[in-house]
Amino acid sequence: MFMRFIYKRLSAMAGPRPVVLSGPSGAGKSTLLKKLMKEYNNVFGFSVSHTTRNPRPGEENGKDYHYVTRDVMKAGIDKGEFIENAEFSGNMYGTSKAAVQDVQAKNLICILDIDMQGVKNIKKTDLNPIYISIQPPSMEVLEKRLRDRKTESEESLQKRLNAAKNEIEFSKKPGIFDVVIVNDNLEDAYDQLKNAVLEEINVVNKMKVSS
Ligand SMILES: Nc1nc2c(ncn2[C@@H]2O[C@H](COP(=O)(O)OP(=O)(O)O)[C@@H](O)[C@H]2O)c(=O)[nH]1
Ligand SMILES: Nc1ncnc2c1ncn2[C@@H]1O[C@H](COP(=O)(O)OP(=O)(O)O)[C@@H](O)[C@H]1O
Repeated sequence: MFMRFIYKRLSAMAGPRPVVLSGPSGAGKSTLLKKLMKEYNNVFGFSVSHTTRNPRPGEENGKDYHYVTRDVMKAGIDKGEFIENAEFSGNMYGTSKAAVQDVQAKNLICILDIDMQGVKNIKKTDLNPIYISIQPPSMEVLEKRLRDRKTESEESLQKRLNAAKNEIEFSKKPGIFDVVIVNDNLEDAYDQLKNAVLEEINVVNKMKVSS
């Protein structure tokens, strides 16, 4: 317990702890993290992942993702440029070392939006993030939100719903997530998210005052 306290304080001196958001596709991770980044300007920084999936209308290369081919992604992985990578719904996704370093160099709270394979692999690193699971109120609500989002083909939607069952089960395992948030009412879920990261927001604000 004492060692954990010391470790946490040492990490805080080095900078704020990153935050991992995970949970089924359509649970509301992007919605919540965008809201957080908007309210706390210059406190959070998004870890921009690489993916082989196509950009959706409105998404920007370098901001939402780095959109790359499978060959480029594989070459980067072979060169050891990635902290973790996974195959999700027929596409590759991965967090590059640079994506996290870019945010941490600015002493901002690095937010990672990753699937459960990513969570398992990040647990093997020394990143020491706060693990937050975002869950839908039910499979029915999740399906409706994904359909209403109108970003997926029927095939992609079914793959995501299938993966969601595993993501939901994974969130129930003890000792994986620090906080599990059910995103039913958006404002309630957002309040819970803010509460979960409050300590790190204070770390960033204190660093700003003392620098
Ligand atoms: N392991 C891993 N998963 C990622 C990464 N980037 C995104 N994901 C996950 O990939 C899944 C699909 O993401 P995306 O295609 O943007 O769809 P959406 O979650 O429905 O908006 C989600 O569960 C994301 O959390 C990454 O770098 N690594
Ligand atoms: N609490 C909520 N109530 C109703 N709709 C929501 C809520 N949270 C998110 N949504 C909507 O559900 C869809 C999926 O949310 P999104 O943030 O894209 O999920 P994720 O990033 O986890 O895939 C979006 O169209 C979003 O506007």
